[in-house]
Amino acid sequence: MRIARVIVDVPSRETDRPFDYLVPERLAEWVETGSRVAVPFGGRTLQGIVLGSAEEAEVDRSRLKPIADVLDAVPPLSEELVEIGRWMSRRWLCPLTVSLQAMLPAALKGKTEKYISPAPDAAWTVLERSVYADFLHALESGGPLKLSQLLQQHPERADAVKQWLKQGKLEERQKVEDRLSVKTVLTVFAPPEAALRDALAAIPARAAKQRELLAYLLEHPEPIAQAALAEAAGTTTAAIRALADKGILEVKAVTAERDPYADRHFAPSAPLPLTPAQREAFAPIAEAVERRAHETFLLHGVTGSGKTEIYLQAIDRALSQGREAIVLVPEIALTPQMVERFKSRFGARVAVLHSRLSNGERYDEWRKIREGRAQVAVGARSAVFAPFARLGLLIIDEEHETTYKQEESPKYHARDVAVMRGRLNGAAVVLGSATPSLETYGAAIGASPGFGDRDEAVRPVYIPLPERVADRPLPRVSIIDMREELRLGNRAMFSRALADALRTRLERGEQTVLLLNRRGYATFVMCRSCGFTATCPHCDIALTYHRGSQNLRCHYCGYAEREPDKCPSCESPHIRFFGTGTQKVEEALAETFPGIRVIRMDVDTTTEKGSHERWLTEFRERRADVLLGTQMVAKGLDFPYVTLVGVLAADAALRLPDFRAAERTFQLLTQVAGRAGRHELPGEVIVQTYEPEHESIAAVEHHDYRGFTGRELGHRQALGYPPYGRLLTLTLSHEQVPLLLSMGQTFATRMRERAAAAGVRGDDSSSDRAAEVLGPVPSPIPRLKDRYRFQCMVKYRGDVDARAWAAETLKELAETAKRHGVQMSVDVDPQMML
Ligand SMILES: Nc1ncnc2c1ncn2[C@@H]1O[C@H](COP(=O)(O)OP(=O)(O)OP(=O)(O)O)[C@@H](O)[C@H]1O
Ligand SMILES: [Zn+2]
Repeated sequence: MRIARVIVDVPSRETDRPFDYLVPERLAEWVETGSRVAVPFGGRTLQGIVLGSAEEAEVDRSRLKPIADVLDAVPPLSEELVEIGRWMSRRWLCPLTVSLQAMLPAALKGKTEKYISPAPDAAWTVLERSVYADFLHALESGGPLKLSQLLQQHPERADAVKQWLKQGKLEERQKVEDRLSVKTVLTVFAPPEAALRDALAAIPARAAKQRELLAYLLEHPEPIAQAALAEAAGTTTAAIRALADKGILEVKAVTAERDPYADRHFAPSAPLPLTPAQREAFAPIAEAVERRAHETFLLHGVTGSGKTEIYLQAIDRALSQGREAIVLVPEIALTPQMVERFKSRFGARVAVLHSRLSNGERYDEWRKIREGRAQVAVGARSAVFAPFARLGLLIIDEEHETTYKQEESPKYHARDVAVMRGRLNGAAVVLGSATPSLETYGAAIGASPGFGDRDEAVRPVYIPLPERVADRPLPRVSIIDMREELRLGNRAMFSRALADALRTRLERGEQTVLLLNRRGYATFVMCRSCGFTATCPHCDIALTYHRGSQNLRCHYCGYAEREPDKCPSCESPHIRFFGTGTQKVEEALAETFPGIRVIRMDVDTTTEKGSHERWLTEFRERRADVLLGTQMVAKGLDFPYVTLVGVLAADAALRLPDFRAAERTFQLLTQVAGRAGRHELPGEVIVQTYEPEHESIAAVEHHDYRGFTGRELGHRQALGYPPYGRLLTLTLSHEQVPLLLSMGQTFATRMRERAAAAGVRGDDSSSDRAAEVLGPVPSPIPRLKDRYRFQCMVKYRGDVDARAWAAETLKELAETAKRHGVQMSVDVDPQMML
């Protein structure tokens, strides 16, 4: 019997190694690398992934247990993805099962279910029988009962069930079950044409509906959903039923593929003739795709320069070679236009993957890819794991976006994963942006070290695209100093310039996008008498005021309390809501411009599935004058009548304690400015700020990416921040502070010892062999859900392998952490410092 190496789904550092299992003969042909299996583990049955097989076991063969079951007909992970998983675990220091599970669609994250059934020879007392009666029948007639369901229906039976299990009167069996729900659709099957004609002749004229139906089926004989048929033939389901009862038609429940875009029509689009600039940018990418060579490109094209058309044509190249492509977009729900452009060009060959789909829909889209029925995957971050077998091209649009870094374990960056998949597949990788991240840009122009891992640093080929298509100018940008407005007596939310510009747009029937930069500018509550601010009692962060429900809510844990009418601290009635929420802006717009039609897009108006898309369609159809929103209106929109972009509170995020605050501000402003004047009508941008002289804001006026970036790279280099130095943070959390401090100190001490042992300097951050260990200090969010949080940060340079030290140190601390219930979470190359 063969032996399989299995990684069991227990996400802890202690069990983070493969375990050997016997492969029973009956399963032999199904167990491959990447198979999902159910295995016995520590008295339970758990899901695992097969990493490979071996002839000889690492322990005594007689002690091995057999694999209980194989869970899929086709292994959900290819050998390549298993390889990617191993690499991710080394790269971001996480257990292997965590990396592997991240690649599976949620529907395949099997859960262990317990079933109970009566032991065949159990002797029941009369009393037990009476207690047992209500599920005895179910057990004896219907086989095993799901324990979780039973306890949900009869919680009062929990103790009895436990006892009978102990006594052996009930038997327990475990099974790994997927969270799949299969959808079926009633489908009508017509008989062959001759039989259909005979039937039609036999139906009396007064049964007009039935006759129409058969006539329709003569024209359209393919199987069709009952509801769709009734609608298409202009009849009723009753008529269909009647014909089915006569045995003329067959109506069967058929497993349906859930297509989230089934009810959408995408007008086909043909490739546009590329402009000379586009052609020049396209050539090296197409050439790499044709050579089947792995190469990474940075396509740095200003907003509206036609990057998307280049992506489309590059994909076309890959497809014509029988290869496949992945396109990542920051957040698909926010960029329905992107999906539309890919669907229009490639139709049913496109699978779409994102978090707004139901588990079932996502699973079906994923299967289209795994089974070779789709060749293009468009999706958010995790679509980088699309299980293609012949990958030829990977594209990351808006490559600078923070959403490409996952904030939970595995804390991977999709950009690095894309490059690694490109390497393993001989595929081209295109990183596109109007505002590339400093990591990518610095590496591409040779100003900073390559991004990615230390020993596999990436230097993309730099492809600039500095002009918009068809000689359209970039919009004119004006920076408005709001302090000046105040001095001139304007206390309104809108500067005179913005108000005038808005009015002109209303007169001309043109449209405006208004961005309220709300990050770090939450609507918090403050007492103007004593300075009290309302914070969450569990998380130490400010509560946010929600006008709809009139309560204060914590965005981290969901805690809510009623809106106060006086200060809880000093009882003053002068407690008020600070900050400008989108709702307030909406009210101000209505006051200033009576009759104005505003669409507001923020977390409150977009919780419903498909809501983004509806709002954007409404706006595109010019049923509104203004699209007002938070960050979500800044990306990817391409509307011909938008000629004005206004930014309120441009500087709101500048003071956040994050060294990337300036970079993020510049990117956001440049992106939103790029929504204006993308078609025939020229665009204008008005940026309101209290800090007009700040580099990140001033540079937007002249679309000066290069100037801003040059200066910012200088600051980063001086301080040893990425892309020059690297960071690694460890966050520890527990209910008690002293324990956290002592564990944090141990971590810091061990790390310093390891640095010293490696001959690395800990003081001089300008040296190429330097590593600095900072902390432990309270985290930026010092308490979350009643747990205190402390962090250590390691800043290191060049060829210093601080990650390996961290891995060793974490292993040493694992036992203590487990004993005391301290959570340790490590982030390699963190993107968010908050
Ligand atoms: N070769 C071309 N000929 C004519 N029009 C084009 C061509 N390429 C692109 N366009 C049009 O120019 C506009 C901008 O192009 P596109 O949206 O691809 O730019 P982008 O660089 O992806 O923009 P952004 O980064 O700002 O989202 C679109 O309306 C697009 O249809
Ligand atoms: Zn909270």
